[in-house]
Amino acid sequence: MDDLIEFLSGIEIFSDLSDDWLMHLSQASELIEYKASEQVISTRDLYRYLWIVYRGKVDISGINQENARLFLTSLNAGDVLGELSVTFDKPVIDDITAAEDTSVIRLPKDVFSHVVAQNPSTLKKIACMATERQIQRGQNIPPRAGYRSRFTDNPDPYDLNFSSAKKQVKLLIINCGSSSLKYSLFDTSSPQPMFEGLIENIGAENSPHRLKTVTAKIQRSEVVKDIREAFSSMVNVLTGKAIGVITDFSEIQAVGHRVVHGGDKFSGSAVINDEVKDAIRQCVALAPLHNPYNLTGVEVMTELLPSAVSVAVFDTAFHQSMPHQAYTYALPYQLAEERHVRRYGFHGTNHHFVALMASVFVKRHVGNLRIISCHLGNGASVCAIERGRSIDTSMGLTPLEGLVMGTRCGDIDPGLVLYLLQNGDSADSLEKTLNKESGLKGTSGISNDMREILKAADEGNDKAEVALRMFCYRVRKYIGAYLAALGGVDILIFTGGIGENSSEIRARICQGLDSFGINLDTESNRMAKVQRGNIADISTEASRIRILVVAADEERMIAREIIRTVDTLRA
Ligand SMILES: Nc1ncnc2c1ncn2[C@@H]1O[C@H](COP(=O)(O)OP(=O)(O)O)[C@@H](O)[C@H]1O
Ligand SMILES: CC(=O)OP(=O)(O)O
Ligand SMILES: [Mg+2]
Repeated sequence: MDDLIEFLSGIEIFSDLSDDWLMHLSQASELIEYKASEQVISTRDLYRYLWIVYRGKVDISGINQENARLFLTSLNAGDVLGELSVTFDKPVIDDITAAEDTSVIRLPKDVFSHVVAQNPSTLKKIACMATERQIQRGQNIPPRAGYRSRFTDNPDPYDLNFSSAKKQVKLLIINCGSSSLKYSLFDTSSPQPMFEGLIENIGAENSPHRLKTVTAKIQRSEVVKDIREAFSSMVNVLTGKAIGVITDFSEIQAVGHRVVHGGDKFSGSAVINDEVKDAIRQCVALAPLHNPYNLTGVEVMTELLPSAVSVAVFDTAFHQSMPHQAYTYALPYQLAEERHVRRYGFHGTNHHFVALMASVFVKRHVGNLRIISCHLGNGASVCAIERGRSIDTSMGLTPLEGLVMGTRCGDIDPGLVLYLLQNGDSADSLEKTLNKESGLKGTSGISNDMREILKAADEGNDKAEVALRMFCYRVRKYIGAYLAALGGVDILIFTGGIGENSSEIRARICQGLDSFGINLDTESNRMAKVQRGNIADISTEASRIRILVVAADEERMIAREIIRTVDTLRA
């Protein structure tokens, strides 16, 4: 506290304040940590806080008339941000991003306004500072090329190949589901995993265990009684003589967990401790199909590798940048606030990953791009990404909203839920109907597997054809909505099992979108085959919007997140 008071007293605009006022400011201050390249304030942020750089450095950038991002200046410890917006109730006009690992003090508007109202000299100092900044801003044009060259000169600008890892380390990535365990082992000397495994149908009579090393692909038939046995089986194969790649399990220094729901507590990844575990537990009701099992994975791994550091990477974190109008449901304000009812969004780790991959592919900084990402797997969602940040997404409070999915219904009239509840259905049975018996499976009466639906439709099955049309029409509607939300788009991405593998679905979705600048190249679409790490461009040369197929790779993104989150692993 004393340190903070001393720090604040050294800030020019506060230099006339008495010790009591400084104490008042320090008590209301919140210290927030940002990793390099994380956004501190976006142009969309409203005038709610004053920010002061405490440690590190931030870059300020703006958008010029040609819609390109321009680096304007950097601010260092002691510099103040957002002073005009908080004083005059105007939105922030520049984007502010951490240039390195940075701590920023955040001061609520009401506290700041009170101090200014009682201390007129502070207002005068703000006006002087703002004038100086405007002069400097004028002198800075044409802008320095820093923003651009830092991107183009770097072969791994987003760390997707683990370039920032300090030393060679082994990282285990865990995605623990209700009846499946998916795991990957990485060594940071290579972006490709050393080992990948998937155990399915845990608890059934037979649980297939698929294994993949750099040179071999094997499927074993196992009897796996419960999730603990699944973890034992994983340890055995990883360290076993047959195809094992490590001699001792303790060679693994860090573990990354996919956690589906992080509520509104996490806008980035987090080193797991008791507090983080509690937060994951609190979100169980919001993601009953995912969070309880993610938590079991965390607990079993802590027992198996007590000395390894573990990191939670949340599906929801990437979407925390959505503005109010996108994440708020039009419900009574108090209810929404007290019950944390809002749009959270999911699949964020992969939406973020494919946006970064696409940016490297087109050789343009993600900060200059507007992207629509369609993640079409068993669960499916669309995301509008403006200059690297999610501004809207189709999944909501839970992963049930939005697209038609394998077994989930997606968007429906909330009145329909009330109607069924008031006419005989229980909440439990309805949960099962909407989550497990709807979507492609429910409407076709055939399967949740898109391959089977396509085959049946091809053979003339009407219900399968209707299911297909509904699926594609819903995706197309969201693309249209996000074209409007973004005010124009540079890249449309298809990812996930369906998005990557089905040229027919991609063609059906893009049908009729030519006038919006989405021109699919029939031949490239048909021939597109992507594997992790590569990308197919399936648009015609004339297409205003590049249409890309990008293989999903949540595991690699989680490994990257571990390195960025754990200080001791980063150079
Ligand atoms: N060649 C293909 N054509 C159409 N759909 C496919 C193809 N290969 C996989 N899929 C579909 O991908 C979906 C699974 O996607 P995936 O992203 O692996 O799922 P999950 O959400 O479980 O990770 C299934 O519906 C499957 O039918
Ligand atoms: C959140 C979600 O729907 O995840 P998945 O696609 O893995 O089911
Ligand atoms: Mg998936």
